[in-house]
Amino acid sequence: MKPIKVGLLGLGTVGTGVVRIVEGNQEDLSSQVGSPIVIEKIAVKNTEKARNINVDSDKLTEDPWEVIRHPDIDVIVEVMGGVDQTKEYILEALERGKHIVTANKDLMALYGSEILAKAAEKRCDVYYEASVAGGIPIIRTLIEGFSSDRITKIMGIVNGTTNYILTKMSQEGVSYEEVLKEAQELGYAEADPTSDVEGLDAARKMAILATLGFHTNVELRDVSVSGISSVTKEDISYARRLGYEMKLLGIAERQDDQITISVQPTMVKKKHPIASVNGVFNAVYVHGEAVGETMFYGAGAGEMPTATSVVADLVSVIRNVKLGVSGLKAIAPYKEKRLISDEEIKYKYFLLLHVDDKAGVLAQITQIFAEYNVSLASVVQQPNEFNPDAEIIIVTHDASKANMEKVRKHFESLDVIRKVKSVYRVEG
Ligand SMILES: NC(=O)C1=CN([C@@H]2O[C@H](COP(=O)(O)OP(=O)(O)OC[C@H]3O[C@@H](n4cnc5c(N)ncnc54)[C@H](OP(=O)(O)O)[C@@H]3O)[C@@H](O)[C@H]2O)C=CC1
Ligand SMILES: N[C@@H](CC=O)C(=O)O
Ligand code: NA
Repeated sequence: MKPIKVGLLGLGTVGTGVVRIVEGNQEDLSSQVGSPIVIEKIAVKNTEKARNINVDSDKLTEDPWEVIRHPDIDVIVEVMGGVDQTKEYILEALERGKHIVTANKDLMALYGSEILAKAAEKRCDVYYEASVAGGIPIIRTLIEGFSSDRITKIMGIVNGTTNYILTKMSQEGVSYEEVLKEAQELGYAEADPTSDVEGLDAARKMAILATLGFHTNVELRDVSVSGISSVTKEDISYARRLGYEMKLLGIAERQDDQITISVQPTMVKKKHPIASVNGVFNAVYVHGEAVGETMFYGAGAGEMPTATSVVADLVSVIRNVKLGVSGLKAIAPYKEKRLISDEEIKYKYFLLLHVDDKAGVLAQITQIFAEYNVSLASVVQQPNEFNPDAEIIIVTHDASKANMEKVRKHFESLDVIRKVKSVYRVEG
């Protein structure tokens, strides 16, 4: 049987896992696809670097073009990262009729439509399961499993690094900086972890999921984003006392034919299944009109879980080649995009205010909520342990995002409010 030759771009955390699985599971894999799978050439930044896997040094190159232009390579597996230059490699590989497997959400969120269009033109496959929620087969699930339904909500913990950080801060009271360092050492964080902690990585993943779930072209700029860098141990402790867990949630919702997509630290009711997703684990909750509630859980990052998805994509690509159906699976978004305005988006909110401890303050606060038509579910005032202010903890009923922004601005201009300490979305 003629082997299928694969070119690998990158031999870092994920690339190493890919080599381990392709070599370690070769017998099973070749039985499933009907040919041996050979990793023919591997591009790395530095061929001299010490690696924790043995690869034939002849296979390594510092020139990705050598892999892309290699005449015998049928499939390119891109686990190198990067956006603009990487896009050039991918487009050229497609131009040459090579199929693509990538774990690169940055690339797919920014240039997915261009890459998929090129793939369709060239009758090539582009698979990108590992780009969202590492080891969870959520992209397949949205494309195939939900093709018959109309999805109303996709809610995800889709960044392992931040979930790891929030879990450790919550369960062990460890500081933010300490846990971030640990997540980097474990290979979960991006090369620049700012994109993890500021929510950009999750936003890119949510743009990919929402595009697939709502059949419309969701771009990164459509996702409203805030990260976890300002979440304190104090916020987490308040959340827990009130029966919530703090999670960085990506939420894509559809109301009739309008959608909204956001990523933000969110207080999730402890009884919601997504509240108990801890550590580097990810979960994606999907609600469909017909199916109701579903949830998919697993490791969202790390060498072997991510490589599992990459190699499963490789198997799909090779099967398609054998069946002669390459390039036929991509379904271009077919719905017009209509985003819900901030006036129409309604959530529950948690607010923590530090205020002067004197008569009439609470009355002023509730008056402002009333002015902007925000109804309150609970208000608790308590002395502040550390200074003479009082703390007021408020949970609202559903309130429009635009009105809550006006409330926050008004509070910030009020003398009796020393500080608007925190404002979080509440889910469940
Ligand atoms: N880590 C994870 O858990 C997950 C990662 N991903 C995505 O997978 C991709 C890879 O991530 P990860 O494995 O963590 O990244 P790493 O930084 O661990 O590895 C990157 C690899 O690419 C090589 N490389 C980087 N730039 C170049 C270049 N210009 N030319 C040639 N080789 C280059 C590096 O070479 P060298 O070894 O010589 O430095 C390294 O082998 C990224 O897109 C990431 O977002 C997706 C899901 C999970
Ligand atoms: N940095 C990412 C890696 C997977 O996409 C994460 O932490 O989830
Ligand atoms: Na996945």
